Amino acid sequence: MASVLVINSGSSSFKYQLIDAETEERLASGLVERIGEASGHATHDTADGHWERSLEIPDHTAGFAVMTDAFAEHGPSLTDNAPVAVGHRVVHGGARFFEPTLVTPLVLINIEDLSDLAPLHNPANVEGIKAAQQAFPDLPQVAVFDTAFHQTMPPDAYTYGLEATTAERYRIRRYGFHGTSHKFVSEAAAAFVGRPLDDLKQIVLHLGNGASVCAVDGGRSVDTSMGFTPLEGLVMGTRTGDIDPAVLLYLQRRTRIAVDELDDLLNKRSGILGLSGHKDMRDLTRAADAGDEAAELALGVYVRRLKRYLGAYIAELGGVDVISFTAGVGENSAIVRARALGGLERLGIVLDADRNNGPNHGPRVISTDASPVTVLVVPTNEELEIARQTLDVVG
Ligand SMILES: Nc1ncnc2c1ncn2[C@@H]1O[C@H](COP(=O)(O)OP(=O)(O)O)[C@@H](O)[C@H]1O
Ligand SMILES: CC(=O)OP(=O)(O)O
Ligand SMILES: [Mg+2]
Repeated sequence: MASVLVINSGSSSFKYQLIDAETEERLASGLVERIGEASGHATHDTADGHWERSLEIPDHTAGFAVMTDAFAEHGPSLTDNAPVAVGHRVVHGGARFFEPTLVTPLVLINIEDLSDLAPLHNPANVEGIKAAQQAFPDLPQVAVFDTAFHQTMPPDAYTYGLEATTAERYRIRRYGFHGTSHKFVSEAAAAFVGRPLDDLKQIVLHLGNGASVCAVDGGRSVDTSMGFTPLEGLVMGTRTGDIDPAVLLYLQRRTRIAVDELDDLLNKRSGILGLSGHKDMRDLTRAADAGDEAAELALGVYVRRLKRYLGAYIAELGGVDVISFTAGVGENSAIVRARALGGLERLGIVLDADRNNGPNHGPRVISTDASPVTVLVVPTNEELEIARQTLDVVG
């Protein structure tokens, strides 16, 4: 049987899935994390069981060895289910990559060049590709870009109100991210409600560690909340989202803060973490429930920003048929969903409290039967989408 190996690399971790090329069945999945720390950790899941291992994992190459060891020890066999290609999530494709792309030495250099624009993501994606090339030298490697789905945004959605000559010279524009997820979820939502994708006005809320909203008109992304980098838009686990850029000028003038320090402040020390000390939504809602004021404020800020984008995109689309929640927070946090959509009955959005609090089992409706707008929870599957696009490239 032929399969596709999908890799989603982060700076100190990577997730993988082995997917059957024909049935799309997930044959195995795993997580290799705390790469470069004193003690690393790996998990491996198959139909037969779940395995965990703690050991030092100095770099991504070593991480790949841990993964291939897990396949050798616990299966499924990479010989019987030989991968025909490795598909990689690459976050920033800039203005160079609009489609899934076979990795050549030049493509890899171009992805590396884009690291400035996605410092949390692209360097890790490059590490993952290099490690995969070493581990599987005979297999084609395919890059699938988070930015690709948003290439359909019209110029008035991707252009900033920045002096045009400067914007052009430095190619400063909005790109948008999480496109693989927004594409997968908007297609899955249309299939689930049984209506043609072409006819639907949709809003997808991808709420994970990074979070973004996408307005999808007839299956095409027409606007999204992340911009030049994955920092714009929603308040996230550790990122500010939208902020008056004059704050950066002010801090720079007042404190002479170094650029890297500023980058760290905005990307890694802000968001709900910076407001409350909790970057995980489970911890934040627990603390807010227990009466922690900073946690309650952080939750309020997080939810209000969501609501602001929902309103904006309903206006941009001229109405909405389907709203879908996805990713770690979107799929699991009933409280975030209830607060984000609370009070929107006049916009035709009526949540059903029991459904919203019900158990997860694939795509499901959480609005009332009478609600003019259908609200869904749709589990994302970026890996499956990456596998499909990888197969398209390798034939
Ligand atoms: N049961 C849950 N309730 C609320 N939030 C959850 C739950 N499970 C996971 N999360 C949130 O999901 C986040 C991770 O989402 P995920 O989509 O896996 O992110 P990423 O792919 O960006 O790492 C966690 O930080 C956590 O806040
Ligand atoms: C683009 C982005 O923010 O990705 P993630 O949510 O995986 O951090
Ligand atoms: Mg994610």
